[in-house]
Order: sequence, then C-alpha cells, then structure tokens
Amino acid sequence: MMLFNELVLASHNAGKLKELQAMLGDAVRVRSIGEFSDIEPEETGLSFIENAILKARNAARISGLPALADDSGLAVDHLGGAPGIYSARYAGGQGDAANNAKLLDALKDVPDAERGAQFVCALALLRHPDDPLPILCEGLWHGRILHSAQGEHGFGYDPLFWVPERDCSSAELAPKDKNQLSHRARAMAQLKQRLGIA
Ligand SMILES: O=P(O)(O)OP(=O)(O)OP(=O)(O)OC[C@H]1O[C@@H](n2cnc3c(O)ncnc32)[C@H](O)[C@@H]1O
Ligand SMILES: [Mg+2]
Repeated sequence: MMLFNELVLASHNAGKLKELQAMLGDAVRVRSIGEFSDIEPEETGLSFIENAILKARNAARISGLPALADDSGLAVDHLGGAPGIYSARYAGGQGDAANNAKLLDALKDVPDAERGAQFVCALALLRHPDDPLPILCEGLWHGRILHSAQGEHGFGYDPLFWVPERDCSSAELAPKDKNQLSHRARAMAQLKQRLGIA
C-alpha cells in the first residue's frame, strides 16, 4: 500500500536517475535531489545497503520528502569483488572513462573464463529521515567483463559488461531492455511489489 504520492530520488547520477524514473513510471511523482542540494553526502558505509540508507536519509532530511536511494556497483570475481562499493571512486573519482580504463588494465591478461562479474544494486526507501525500518531491496546481474568497450547506451561500466542472455554489452542494449534485465530492474521490481505498485 502506497503511503505517499511523491518522493525524492537521492542520486546525483544522471544515468541512474533516468533509469529509476523510467522504472517508477507515473505511479509516484518523482523529484530530484538536485532541486534541493548540490552537495553529495560522503559514502562512508562499508556495504551497498549502508550507503543506500545514508544517501536516502540525507535526502529525506534535506527535502522533507520520502527518499529513495540507489547504491550500486560492479563486483569482479577475479578482483575479489572489487571495485564493489568503491566502483564510482575506482580510479580516484576521475569519472567513468578512467574507471573503465583502470578495470581493463587490471584484467589485461585474464582469460574470458575468469572474467565473471556482477552488477549489484541496493535500494533504500526511507519515509522520513528518522524512519527506523527502511524498505531495502537488492538486485544482481551476472555477466562478464569484455576486453574493450562496446556500445553507446547506458553509463558507467555498461560498455565493458557482457550480458550473456543477450549476447551483447549492456551499453548495446536498448534502454528499455536494460531496464528489464538489470540489477536495478530486479531491485526495483521488489520495491514496487513492497509498495503495492507492481
Ligand atoms: O551516489 P549517486 O549520487 O547515486 O551516484 P554515483 O554515480 O556516485 O553512484 P554510486 O555511488 O552508487 O556508484 C555506482 C558506481 O557503479 C556504476 N554503476 C552502477 N550501476 C551501473 C549500471 O547500471 N551501469 C553501469 N555502471 C553502473 C556507476 O557508474 C558508478 O561508478
Ligand atoms: Mg555515489
């Protein structure tokens, strides 16, 4: 049962915002945290869940609205799950191109069979900043890291993420297809069920 008709999305990532908005549809009025503040909270948590809660709590406090945050990243088997929660900061906060270059370099001589990886998404919804029981949902997407970038859609690590079920990179998927298959899509499907808007 939906208890509100408006929420703020606690993300400063344009690619994520677009996907989350498309997935939520018009069941709820979505505001962006950018309307309220340009300051990004420090992601000091040691898990995706902790960081999602921290970002949502900060947004709920700033906006006075229920807040939904997404903390996500790429966990590469050969790297023991790195970059994981540090995915956005993998190359020192220099952006997607630098992150992708560093990842390709880290896997330079690694054969296909050992290039398995998962995209991870944790969603946290807080109805207010002191919500003692956030709604938490998670999604995983299994794939493999390519040897070079492919595709123009999406954002972040998408050009390097091979999607076995579609035989292409996630940056080669049409946005509507990525939004049905991705880690974010899986977490969002759970959230919509919890909210009764599935
Ligand atoms: O924290 P916010 O403001 O939401 O924006 P952010 O970009 O910093 O987001 P995260 O802290 O959750 O870091 C996520 C990292 O994982 C990458 N990532 C997450 N989901 C992705 C997806 O669907 N496709 C490609 N890369 C993704 C993304 O590019 C970032 O480098
Ligand atoms: Mg972030």
